[in-house]
Amino acid sequence: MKKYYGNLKLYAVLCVHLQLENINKHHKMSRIPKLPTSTAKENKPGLINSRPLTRTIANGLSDADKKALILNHTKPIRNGPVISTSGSRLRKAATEPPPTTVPSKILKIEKKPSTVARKIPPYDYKARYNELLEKFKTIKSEHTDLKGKHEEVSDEYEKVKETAQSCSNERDIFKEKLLNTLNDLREKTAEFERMKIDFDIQKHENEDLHRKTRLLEEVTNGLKKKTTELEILQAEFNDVTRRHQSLKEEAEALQVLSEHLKKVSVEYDKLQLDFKEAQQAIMKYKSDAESLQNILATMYKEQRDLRNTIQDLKGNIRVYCRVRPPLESESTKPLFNLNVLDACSIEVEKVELNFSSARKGKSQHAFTFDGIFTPHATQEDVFAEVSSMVQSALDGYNVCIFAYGQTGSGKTYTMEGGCGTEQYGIIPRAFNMIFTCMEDLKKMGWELQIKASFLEIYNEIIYDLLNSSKDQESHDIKMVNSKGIDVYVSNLKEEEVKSSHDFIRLMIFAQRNRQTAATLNNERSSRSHSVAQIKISAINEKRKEKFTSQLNLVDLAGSESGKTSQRMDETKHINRSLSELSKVILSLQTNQSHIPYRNSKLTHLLMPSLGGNSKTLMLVNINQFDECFNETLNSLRFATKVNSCRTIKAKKNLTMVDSL
Ligand SMILES: Nc1ncnc2c1ncn2[C@@H]1O[C@H](COP(=O)(O)OP(=O)(O)OP(=O)(O)O)[C@@H](O)[C@H]1O
Repeated sequence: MKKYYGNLKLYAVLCVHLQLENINKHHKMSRIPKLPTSTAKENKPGLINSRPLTRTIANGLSDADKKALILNHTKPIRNGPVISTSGSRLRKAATEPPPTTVPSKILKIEKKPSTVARKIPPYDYKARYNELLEKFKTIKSEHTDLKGKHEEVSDEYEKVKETAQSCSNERDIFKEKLLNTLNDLREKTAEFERMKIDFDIQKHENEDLHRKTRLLEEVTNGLKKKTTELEILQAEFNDVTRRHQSLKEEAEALQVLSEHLKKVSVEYDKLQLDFKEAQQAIMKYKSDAESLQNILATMYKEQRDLRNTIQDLKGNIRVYCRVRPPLESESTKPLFNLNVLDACSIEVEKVELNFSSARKGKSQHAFTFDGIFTPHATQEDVFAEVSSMVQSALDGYNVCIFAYGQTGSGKTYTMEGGCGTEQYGIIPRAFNMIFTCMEDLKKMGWELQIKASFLEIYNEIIYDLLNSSKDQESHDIKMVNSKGIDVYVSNLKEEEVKSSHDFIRLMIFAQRNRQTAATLNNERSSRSHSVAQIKISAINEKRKEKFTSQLNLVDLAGSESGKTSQRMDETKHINRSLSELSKVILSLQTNQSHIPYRNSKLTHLLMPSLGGNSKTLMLVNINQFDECFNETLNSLRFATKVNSCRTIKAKKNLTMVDSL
C-alpha cells in the first residue's frame, strides 16, 4: 500500500514538473527579445528566472492549489534528478542568447578595440573639424548599421511577438491542463488521504489484530496450561471419585459392620460374663491340672520304675528271634521245619534225606528267647516289643538294639525297613516314638534336644555316613572319661534333629553312603556294621532335673560262610568281628575278669551296651531255607549265649541340677 502511494505521488510530481518545464520554455521564448540588455542576470539560477513565470501561473490558481504546489513540488524541482535536468535546460535557455534575435554585427561592434585618441590642441580648428567629421562619419555609418539592425530586430520582434502569442495560447492550454492535473492531483491526494486514513485504520486494526493475536496466543498458552491443570485435576478428581466411591462402599460396609458390632458388643458383654465365669473355672481347672500333673508325673515315674524293674527282671540283655518269610522269588527253595513251641521258644528241624551219610536222621534243635517273631509278624509287631527299650532311652538309660544274623536273613529290613510307613523298621519308628513322647514330656516340663549320627565299620575302619566325601578324617573310639566305660567316636558328624522328617532324610542319606554288595542270599547285602546313634539331652527346669541318654541302633553285617563268599576280604573282617563279639559275650557269660572289648571296633563301640549299665536288645534274624540251616543254627546258638549273659543292673543317667 505504501509503495503504491509513493509511486502515485511521484507520478503526480512528474506531471507537474513536465508542465512547468513546458511553460517555462514558452515563457522564456516569449521574453527572449527583451533579454539582451539584461545579460548580467543570465548567470542566475533557473529558479530566479522561473519566479515570474510561477507567479504568472500562480495568479490563476487558488490558495490551496498554490500551497499544495509549493509544498509538494517545490523541493523535487530543486533537488530531484529530473528537475535538475529541466533546471539546466531553463538555465541554458536563459543564459544562451536567442540565436535569431541578437544580430551578430552588434556583437562585432562591441568587440572592436577602442583606439587612444591623439590630443589636438584647441587652436587647431581644422584638426578638430576633421576629427569631428571623422566622428560624424563613424556615427553616421553606425547609425546606418543600427537602422538596418533595427529593421532586422523589428522583424524579429514581430516574429517573436507572434511566437509569444502562440506561447500565450499554449500557456493557456497548459494552464488549463495544469488545472486539470491539479484537480486530478487533488482528487488523487484526497483519495490518497482517504487511503492513508484507510491505511492508518488498517494499520491500527492490524496492530490491534497483532495485539489481539498476541493476547490470543497468551490466552491460548494460558488455556493450554489450564487444560493440562484441568486434566491433572480431572485425573485427581477421578481418583478422588474412585476413592470416594470405595470409601462410600467402605462406609456402607462399616455401617453394616457397626450394626453387626453392636450386636457383637451385646454378645461380647454376655461372653465377658461367661469368660469371667470360665476364667474362674479355668483357674480351678488349672490348679486341678497342676495337682493332676503332679499325680501324672508321680505315676509316670512309678510306671517307669515298674517298667525298668520288669526289664531288670527280664534281664538287661534281651534276645528276640525273627524268622524271615521267603520272598516270591524264593518260593521254590526247600525249607527246613520250624516249629514255634510258644511265644518264646522255637524248634528247628532238618530231615537228612541222605541215609548213606554219617549224619542221617533228624536234626532237631530248640531255642528259647525273650520273644519269637514268626514270618507273619509285621514291623509294627516287632516294634511293639522293642518300644519299651526306646522308652527306656527316653527315661534316661543308654540303650542298644542290634540285629544279628546270616546274610539275607532280614536284619536291614528289621532295623531300617522298606518303603512306606507300614514298612518302617525299628530305627524310623523309634524316632517317631521319641518325637511323640517329646510332646508328652514337654507337658511335664521337659525340654529335649535330639542329635543323630550315622557310622559304619567296614573292614575294621570307621566311616561317617553323614559325610559323603571320600577323604574323611580318621575316626577313633575314645573313652568319654577315665571313670566309666562310656565311649564316643572322634570326628563324627552330629546333626540336631527337630522332626521325624529331618531324621528320615538323614537316614536315607546314610543308607546311600553305606557299603553294599551282592551275596548268594542277598542281592543288596550290607557289607558293614552300621550304627545309628541318637543322643537325647533332656532338662526339666521345674523339677531341676536333667539327663542324657544314647540309643544305639545297630545293623550288623551278615555272617557268611567263607566257602561261599565271593568277597573274601570283606567276609573275613565281618566274620572276625562277629567272632570277637561272640568272645566278648562268652567272657561276659563266664564272668571273666578281662573282657576283650578292644579286639574289634564293633565290640569296642558296643562296650557300654554289652557290659555296662545299658539295656541291650538283640534281634537274631534267621532264614527258613534248607540251605541256610547250619548258619541258622549258628546264629541261634550265638543268640542263646547272648541271652544267657547278665550284665550289671542298668543305671539311669539322671542328675539333679543345682542351677539351670
Ligand atoms: N520280614 C520280612 N518280610 C518281608 N520281606 C523281608 C523280611 N525280612 C527281609 N525281607 C526281604 O529280604 C531281603 C533281604 O533282607 P535284608 O537285606 O534285610 O537282609 P540282611 O540280613 O540285612 O542281609 P545282609 O546282611 O546281606 O545285608 C530283602 O529284600 C528284604 O526286603
